[in-house]
Amino acid sequence: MSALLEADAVSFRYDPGTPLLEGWSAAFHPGEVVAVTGPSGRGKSTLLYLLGLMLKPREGRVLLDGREVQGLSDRARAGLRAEVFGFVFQDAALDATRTVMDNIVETALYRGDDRRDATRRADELMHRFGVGLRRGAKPGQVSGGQAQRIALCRALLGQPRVLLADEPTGNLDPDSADLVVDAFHDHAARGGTAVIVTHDPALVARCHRRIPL
Ligand SMILES: Nc1ncnc2c1ncn2[C@@H]1O[C@H](COP(=O)(O)OP(=O)(O)OP(=O)(O)O)[C@@H](O)[C@H]1O
Repeated sequence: MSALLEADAVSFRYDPGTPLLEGWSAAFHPGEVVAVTGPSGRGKSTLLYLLGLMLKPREGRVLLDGREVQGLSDRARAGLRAEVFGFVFQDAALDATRTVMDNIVETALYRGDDRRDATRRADELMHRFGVGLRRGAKPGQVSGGQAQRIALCRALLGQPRVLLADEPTGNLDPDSADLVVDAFHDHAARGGTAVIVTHDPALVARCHRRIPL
């Protein structure tokens, strides 16, 4: 099966900074839940930014459906990010000035979805992940574990083909973490790919394979 997302001989370092990736290659296929592990500071989050088209490799290529993406304009890359990727960042990256609901539906609305429909689907996702919040709640009023699940709802709402998640179970109790991992597997079963950075052995054990950095 051809890869959905691929890194081909990718090298990267921040400027200034020591090299984080040197000639690094990996392929991610539809139907896979892949764990990326490694010591703190090795560059795991950076790898997600490269795979998610937020950073460009200094050398090498990132390919989506076999097509190189680094030559695309910033606007085209932003369009692809919204269309193809769902991100669950380590710090949830919620906009504190807007309601939780507005945070969740933002990308879907950017893509042109109907607000009422997006809100209904967001409610379903929040219910599924046990995030019961009053209407109008702001990110500053939720716990770290709730913020992580809110970020996951936002990522899933867009039905992305690729889910990129950075320590998505870091603040969660085991039952909530299990629900989140189930969601990654549902996503993969529908033909998506999930790439998950994690230090959590229970999560690694439930992935199809592990890539150590
Ligand atoms: N924007 C940046 N500019 C310069 N250096 C950066 C930047 N972001 C991260 N770094 C550095 O790059 C290295 C890798 O960071 P990264 O967050 O990718 O590692 P990580 O493996 O995800 O770590 P952790 O497991 O602690 O989250 C670190 O030394 C970090 O300080």
